[in-house]
Amino acid sequence: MSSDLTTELIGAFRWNDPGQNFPHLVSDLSGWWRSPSILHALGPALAGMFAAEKPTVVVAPEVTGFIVGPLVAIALEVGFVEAYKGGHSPVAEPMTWAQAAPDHKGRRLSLGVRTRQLRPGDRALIVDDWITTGAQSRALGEIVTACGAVPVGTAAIVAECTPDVAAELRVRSLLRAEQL
Ligand SMILES: O=P(O)(O)OC[C@H]1O[C@H](OP(=O)(O)OP(=O)(O)O)[C@H](O)[C@@H]1O
Ligand SMILES: Nc1ncnc2[nH]cnc12
Repeated sequence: MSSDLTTELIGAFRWNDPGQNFPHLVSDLSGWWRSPSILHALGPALAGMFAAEKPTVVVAPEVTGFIVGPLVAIALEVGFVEAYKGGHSPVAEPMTWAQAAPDHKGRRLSLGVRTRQLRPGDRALIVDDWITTGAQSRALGEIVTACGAVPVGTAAIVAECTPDVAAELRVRSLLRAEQL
């Protein structure tokens, strides 16, 4: 990745204090989406880390994955499949679901993808903004496999996971959380 993009990502990122006895700072990624040069460079930078694996589709979870995933899909010249988090209005067609382990907020989310959008033989690149426990990415890998497709790895802007999780999920990232 170009050092320009690293520098821009670090400069446009904020840790915010929500106050009201909230116990920790929260990440504010809005500066990344507001920057034309970051928005322009992100897709090619993330796609470039996995181009050799020849993905045929990008899968990413709501809600921030719906920003980052299509940028990567455009750069790879492949399509995009959205993964929904359960608990809101049902999607009115057959879905493949997986329950995630507790994530970075302690939630056990159900993640679901429209089954017809992942095909046997697809090589699916999972894309997300940030990987901490890896729970959501792992659940997406299970869905991809259940649909007969192959997960080729996880491309993230920020990795905050252990080396074991990074190896298991084949996480490649532009930044480590310690840089922010
Ligand atoms: O590695 P994990 O512990 O699974 O955490 C990573 C996930 O958490 C965030 O989503 P979150 O639902 O918190 O926020 P968002 O809906 O704003 O994307 C992030 O976008 C990843 O999807
Ligand atoms: N957006 C995010 N996703 C996952 N883990 C985080 N830790 C801090 N911000 C995060």
